Amino acid sequence: MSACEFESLEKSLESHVPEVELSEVKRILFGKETQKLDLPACAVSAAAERDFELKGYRFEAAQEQLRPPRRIRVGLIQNHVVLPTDAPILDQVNAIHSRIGEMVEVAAMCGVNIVCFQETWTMPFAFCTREKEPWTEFAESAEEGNTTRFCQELAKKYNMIVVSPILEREGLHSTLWNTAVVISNSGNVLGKSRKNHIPRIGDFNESTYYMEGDTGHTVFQTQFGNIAVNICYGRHHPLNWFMYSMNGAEIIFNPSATVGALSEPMWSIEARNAAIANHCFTCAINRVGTEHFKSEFTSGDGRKAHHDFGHFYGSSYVAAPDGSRTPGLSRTRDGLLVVELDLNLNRQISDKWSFKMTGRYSEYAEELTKAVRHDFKPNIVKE
Ligand SMILES: NC(=O)NCCC(=O)O
Repeated sequence: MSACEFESLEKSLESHVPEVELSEVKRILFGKETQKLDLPACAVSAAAERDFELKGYRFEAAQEQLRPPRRIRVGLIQNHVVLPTDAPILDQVNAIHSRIGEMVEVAAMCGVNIVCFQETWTMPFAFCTREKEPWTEFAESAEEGNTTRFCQELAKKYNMIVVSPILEREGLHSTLWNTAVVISNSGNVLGKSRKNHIPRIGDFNESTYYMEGDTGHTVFQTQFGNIAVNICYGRHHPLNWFMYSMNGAEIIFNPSATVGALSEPMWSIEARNAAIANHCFTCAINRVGTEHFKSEFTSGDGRKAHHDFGHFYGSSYVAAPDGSRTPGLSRTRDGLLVVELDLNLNRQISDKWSFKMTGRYSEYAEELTKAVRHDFKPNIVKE
């Protein structure tokens, strides 16, 4: 069976692990079981008609005496590109807009408050090609671009916060960035968060296109909690998650584009570990499918030139601060994952494990300050 035919780890476990052992296997692998969320029949039938997977789960928190629950719903969307990568640019963008529009409509039926799309969701992940044209033509203004206007309409219509990761073209000098635009449920652009770690691995030749982001570790205060966006490659950097959390993020979204051969064994660990380590929720979103490019490109590893990146394996999921996680979406299909979370769980787990209290931050800061200097002498004892 090829990587793009394997549907999901959870399905495989359910088919092959004996019934009496399954719940224990799942508890050890995935943490406390997340309850299924009842989704409205209209949403279930719309998703089936529109041919995408719809899953819903709920993370519980304890009832507190002094604070009411802070329950909100997030929606994670993963999707294939709709048209071939050599179709006219505007047709490609419009086709993806209309696909996402119909998925967001279902998210609204499910009561989603914050929706997040995959990394550079309006385009194929063409950075493997190293060609500037036509791919840079997908770049748009974060404030004024068509995609932002489209998302503003969605946000207003559905009273939903939209996290829209795009290829951004900025200002007088046409600087390109990989940027998540955060649109408030009022329809206003609340701000943007730029990808701050750029991969230089395999076919991920993104440094050819845009620079390391300059927006720091911004957190957006919204009606539905404090949110932050750690774009794709940032998830390999524990301090990146940490800094968003230090700035008060209660939910950190990780819109991504990554392929099976490269990162799949790390996928289920990294965002989940970040949720545990930082007492927050994390939402990992990956695109899905195999994208073919007209021109061949090489990977610089001796392999023959080829026309695709390999399989983007989807598997989007949400992780909670208690170490539990939802099952992932499919590895092969478009999907919407709706997850209800009670933000009170963050402080409850913080009170239990207290990592923010036990962390020796001033000590790390002092040692790090030394470690980044050219005259740094590592603290190693030798015989
Ligand atoms: N989009 C992106 O940064 N991908 C890099 C590969 C990975 O982080 O798995």
